Amino acid sequence: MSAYDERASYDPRSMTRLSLLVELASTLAREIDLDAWLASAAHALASAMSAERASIWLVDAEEGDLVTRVAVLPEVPALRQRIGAGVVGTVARSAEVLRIDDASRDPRFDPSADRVTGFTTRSILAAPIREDASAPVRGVVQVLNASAGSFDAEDAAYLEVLGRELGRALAMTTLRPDDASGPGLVLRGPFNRIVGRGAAMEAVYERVGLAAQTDATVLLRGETGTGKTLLARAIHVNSPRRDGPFVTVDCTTLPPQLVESELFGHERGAFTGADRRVRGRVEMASGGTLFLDEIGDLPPEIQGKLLRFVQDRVFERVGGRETLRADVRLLCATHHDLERAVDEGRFRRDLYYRIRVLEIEVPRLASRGPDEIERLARHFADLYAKRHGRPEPRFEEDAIDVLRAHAWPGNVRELEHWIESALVLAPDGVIRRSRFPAQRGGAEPKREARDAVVLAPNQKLDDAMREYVRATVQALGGNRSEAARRLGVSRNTIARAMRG
Ligand SMILES: Nc1ncnc2c1ncn2[C@@H]1O[C@H](COP(=O)(O)OP(=O)(O)OP(=O)(O)O)[C@@H](O)[C@H]1O
Repeated sequence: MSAYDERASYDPRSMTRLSLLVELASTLAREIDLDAWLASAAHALASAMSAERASIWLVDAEEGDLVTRVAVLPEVPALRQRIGAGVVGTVARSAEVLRIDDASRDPRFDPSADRVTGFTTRSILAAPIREDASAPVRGVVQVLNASAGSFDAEDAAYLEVLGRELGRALAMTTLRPDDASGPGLVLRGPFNRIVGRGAAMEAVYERVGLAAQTDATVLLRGETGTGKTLLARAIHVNSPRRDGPFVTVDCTTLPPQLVESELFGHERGAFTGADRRVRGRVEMASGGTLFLDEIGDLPPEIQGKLLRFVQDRVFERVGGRETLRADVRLLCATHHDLERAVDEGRFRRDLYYRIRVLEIEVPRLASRGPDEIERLARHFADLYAKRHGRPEPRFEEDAIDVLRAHAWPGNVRELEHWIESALVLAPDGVIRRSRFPAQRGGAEPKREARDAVVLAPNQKLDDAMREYVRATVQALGGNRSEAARRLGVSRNTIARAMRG
């Protein structure tokens, strides 16, 4: 990436755009919640494109239409559009970028979505989502209302590249039959890449399968990085609520004063800065599942309000008088010793009993045995070799020995990071023990480590940057100096990208 960003600070717009490509590439491999990933991609995209809205539509092959996976507006359920009709339908069929400056005058624009959302579409830019020109169109990415009035050719070139990156990312999230395992549990959906068939996990799968059949509140327990979030998602996608939303709240990352409003929403004027009514996660999860991660960290003042919700499914928005109801299934996770927290008065006993209707204890990685560790290592090796454009991965023999013997205090997440870094450092795809981090063993790693991005040369990303530079030059009629100025990079950088 370095070749492209040497003078990038000159132009904040291209910086944002480049960093969005980086972000897409580095976050997807770890994200199993496709909707959450697409939502953050759309959000970042709207801001990078200086647009009012961004939406991502995916082809629903069964229905023969396109469906929004990212709610355009939180209040509105998924929108659908027939392939061939409307702007996104046209793009899905033609597989070509479409730019419209004034929607009201364009016959391809279908105003029915605006009627549902209450939004007024003016300018539109839409690009197909597919990894390359020979691949099938997987969806359409669309941005609406350029702050400059209309989108330009450079915007179009960028969105086209981004559509390809999204296509690559989606192509990688396809389930391989080998990954879904566990007796009695058929994992639905392509986004639950759960690996493991050892005896230790069998009990877990059995409970996950049973939990999925009911609406019972579940408490997933286990050390950090053992896969609690992944399993919560599996319960949701295997449950009758699978077509409803799966909404996560991480109780550790929120400052206590915001937790209540995050969970239950707030009314306009509820506190300084609350200039409009905001729905909480509970409302967003209506009809689906709410996953409360690290419930042990929930501030005491909110525990009572949560208890009321758990018991009666009723709540009030912050600053609101109206009592509201939400049809939500609750899943909770914790790595804390909740019994101790109850004894020490940090966690309400009544809430504790309410949330542990069904408990699932997720075992530490080391206790699942060396074969399971190796299986996971090989799974991550395949995954990240594809992601980073490495050849078919191979393990040096003693690298496998080290992995099988390590204590894995950070569990599956730690193993995943080891394999990813080793592969990034191995253009030949050979995973060597010398590339593993110095092994300290012992203490549980800090939770923050989960978001660490491995910064290293990333071939795919370089390709994407190169395509972006080329597309920009092309959009500017071959004018390299102008492209260099717009992208905030040197002419040499442009020349290198055109050669590379
Ligand atoms: N059995 C598995 N198969 C494939 N990937 C797994 C498995 N278990 C965990 N992972 C991966 O390991 C990482 C950590 O898993 P996850 O986030 O679900 O752990 P967690 O227990 O929720 O951690 P924390 O308590 O820190 O939130 C994720 O990238 C997840 O996809």
